[in-house]
Amino acid sequence: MKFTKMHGLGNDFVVIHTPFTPDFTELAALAPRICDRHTGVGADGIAVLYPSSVADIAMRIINSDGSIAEQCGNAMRCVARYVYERMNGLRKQFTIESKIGVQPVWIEAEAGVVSRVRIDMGQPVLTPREIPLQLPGESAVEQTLSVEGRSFVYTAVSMGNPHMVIAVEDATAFPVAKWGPLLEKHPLFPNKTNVEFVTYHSSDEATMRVWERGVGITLACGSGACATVVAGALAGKCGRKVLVHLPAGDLFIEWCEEDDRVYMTGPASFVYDGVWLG
Ligand SMILES: N[C@@H](CCC[C@H](N)C(=O)O)C(=O)O
Repeated sequence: MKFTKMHGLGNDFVVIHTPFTPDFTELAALAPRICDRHTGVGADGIAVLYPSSVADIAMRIINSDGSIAEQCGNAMRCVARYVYERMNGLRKQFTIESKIGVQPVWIEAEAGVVSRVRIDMGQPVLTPREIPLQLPGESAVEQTLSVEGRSFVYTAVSMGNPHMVIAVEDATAFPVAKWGPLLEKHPLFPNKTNVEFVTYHSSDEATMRVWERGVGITLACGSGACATVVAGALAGKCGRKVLVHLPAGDLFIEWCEEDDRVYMTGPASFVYDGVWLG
């Protein structure tokens, strides 16, 4: 099976392009093996590309543990670059169907050389029952929760997939590996959750580290960066246009006031093409 290894700010994927709708159960079983960093290709997930009847192409993301996620911003940018360079004759604007709907994408490129990719990540969902989060009410902004004797103040946001955003004093020093897995599986989130630890520096700058549902620590999370800005803006910790610093680079996130949609702009990189023999 042919594949392409790609990454968005170090959040890496095995990109598989099939000419038919794939068997997701089969791919879910393959994910832990192909994503294994010792005995497989090594990646945070599989991004599978296949024909769509409502957009230029369809994409699904499968986490390294085999769970199927609703959304993945970094994979979306990678797939957009793949389509631009290898499939659509360098058309700079097109659409990708994901589990959350049809997402418009824009390629920023000069003479065919891509610098950044911009994705319409859709409208954030704040209602707990839709996130899903087991709390009553219309939103969950700056709620308190206790885990093993430590209390956290979080804001819950869905970008199609669930996020718990926690403001901390220094995200770069925060023990993500200790608290991430406990919060990911907290019973308040029946479908589990991605967890972002964020330091808001000013109205337009933040630093974020993430524990991803179904993966663990990753170097970046596009939907998590979007949730970070939505949560920060709701809590009055940042504005609506924010440069989010991640361990391997930056994402520019804009939560647009006019259409309530979140736009994410950042890089996407090819690593190599390969053939899976497993
Ligand atoms: N890395 C992603 C999100 C991937 C899915 C996530 N682990 C989940 O289960 O929701 C991104 O860039 O958005």
